[in-house]
This record gives sequence, C-alpha cells and structure tokens, in this order.
Amino acid sequence: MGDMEVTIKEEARAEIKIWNYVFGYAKIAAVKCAIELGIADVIENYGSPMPLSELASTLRCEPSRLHRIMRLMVHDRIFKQEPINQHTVGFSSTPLSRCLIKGGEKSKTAFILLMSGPTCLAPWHSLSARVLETGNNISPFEVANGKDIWSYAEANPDFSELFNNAMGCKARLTVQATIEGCPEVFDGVENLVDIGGGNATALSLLVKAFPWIRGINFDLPHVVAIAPKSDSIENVGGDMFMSIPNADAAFLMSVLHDWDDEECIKILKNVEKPFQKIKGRL
Ligand SMILES: C[S@@+](CC[C@H](N)C(=O)[O-])C[C@H]1O[C@@H](n2cnc3c(N)ncnc32)[C@H](O)[C@@H]1O
Repeated sequence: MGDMEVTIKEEARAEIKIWNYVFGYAKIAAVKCAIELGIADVIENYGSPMPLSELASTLRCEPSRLHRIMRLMVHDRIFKQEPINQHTVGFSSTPLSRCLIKGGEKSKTAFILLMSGPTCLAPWHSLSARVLETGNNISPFEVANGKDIWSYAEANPDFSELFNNAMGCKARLTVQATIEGCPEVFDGVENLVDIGGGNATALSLLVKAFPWIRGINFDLPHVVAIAPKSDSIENVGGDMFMSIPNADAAFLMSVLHDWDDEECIKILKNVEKPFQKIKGRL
C-alpha cells in the first residue's frame, strides 16, 4: 500500500471516529431510556420475538419514536430482531439486554443510571478546568456538586440508594469470582468485617458461600441504616478513619482507590489495630 493510500484510509477512519465522538452520548442515552422504560424487562418476559406494536402498547409509547430507539439498540446488538412470520419481525433478548433488566442477576442498571445521571456527569463537564488548575485538591465531584461524594450521598437518600445499588452490581460480579477463584482465603475465618461494605451485597454472597462466617458490614451510619438486615450479618455504622470493628479477617473492596496515600495508610493502620490482638487476615 502506498503512502497516499495509507493517508486516505487514516483520514477515512478519522472521519468515522469523529462522528462517533459527536454522537457518542446517543448510545448511552438510548440505554438509559431503555432502562427507564423497562424495555429489556418487557421483551424478556414476553418469551418470544415481540412485535413493535405490542412493545409500544405494553410500554404505552408512541410506536415510531420507540422504533427509532429500538433501531439504534438493534444496531448496537443490545436486542436482536427476528422474524415472527413472513411480514413481521420482533425484538428478542440478548446477554447484553439482560444486563438492562432491573434487579436481574446480571443487572447493571443501577450502575448505568448512576454514571449517566446528572450528579455523576456534572464533574466531567469541567474536566479541562480541572486539568488546568494547580494546587487545588478539591475533588471534581465536590466542585460540581458542592459536597464530597459521601456527604452528598448522606444529604440525598435517592442518590445514596442508587450509589449503593450500583456498587452491588459490581460486587455480584467480583465477589462471585473471588468465591470461585480463591475460596481457601476464607478457611477458618469465623467473623469477617467488610470495611465500606455498602448495602452488604458482598457479605451476603460470602456468608452464603461460606456459611460458617458471621459478617460485620461496616460503613457510614446513613449507609448501614438502610442496608438489608439478616441473621448472619450485623450492620455497624462508623468512620473507618476513627476505628474499625474487631474480626478475624477484614475485607476491603473498591475503597482505597477513593483516598490518597496518607488516608489509605490511616485506614490500613486502623484495620491493623484489632488484628494485632488476634492475628488477622486482610
Ligand atoms: C466505592 S464504595 C465500595 C462499596 C463496596 N465495598 C463495593 O465494592 O461494592 C466505597 C464505600 O466506602 C464507604 N465509606 C466512605 N467513607 C467511609 C468512612 N469514613 N467510613 C466507612 N465507610 C466509608 C462508602 O459509603 C461506600 O459504601
């Protein structure tokens, strides 16, 4: 291939890519719309390819508008289009659309709604200002929303619930992999504290897989106040920078990345304190 041909191909690729940037938000907007309308739930429950007319009447949507959204999602392989008869096609589920079913095993709806909602999107709008700034350590979230994320969650219960559910989506995936990949780390552990355990999704899976464990779900008071209650898990509210409940082992998932090095050292020293007495495992 000559230099000229390479340049033409690169320019064509650049042209395609730039339009993806221009309209990149449309895909996430369609997915958000699908979650809010419950499109994946309705199609999954229908059990066979669902015609547009039925989908529109079940969702009480204007069919031509719904059709435009569905076309985008079929193009993105979120839903499949399959023949029902010679004249009609219908929409079917895929593994991807099952991630958009509310409350499903593989559901990622809470995470998508969290990240595509105005509170989490706002900081991204001032990314360039953040890059230009020097000497200001206030997080972009706080600049955009007026409070750090944990205080914001405390003051906004709906955001807090969505955040905890979003973390649950991720925890279901990663904790299952931990249970399957390294069950031996839980041998002999009678009580386990999950530091920053949110709504206790991780602990619920762990105590189910290793029923000899008693769990302590430790998080900020407003978080544990609404965490589900269970016989094998105690919810304890507190501040990990002050002290952490005693246990033979501590579980810390997706927590340290939120803090700078000095703060992480403080948390880990607080984890270490009760362990010095009982030779624990982190
Ligand atoms: C990113 S989430 C991770 C949740 C959970 N570990 C998971 O991976 O799904 C961080 C958690 O740390 C909690 N957290 C923040 N500051 C805390 C503090 N000072 N003491 C205890 N928990 C705190 C938050 O409320 C939140 O539930």
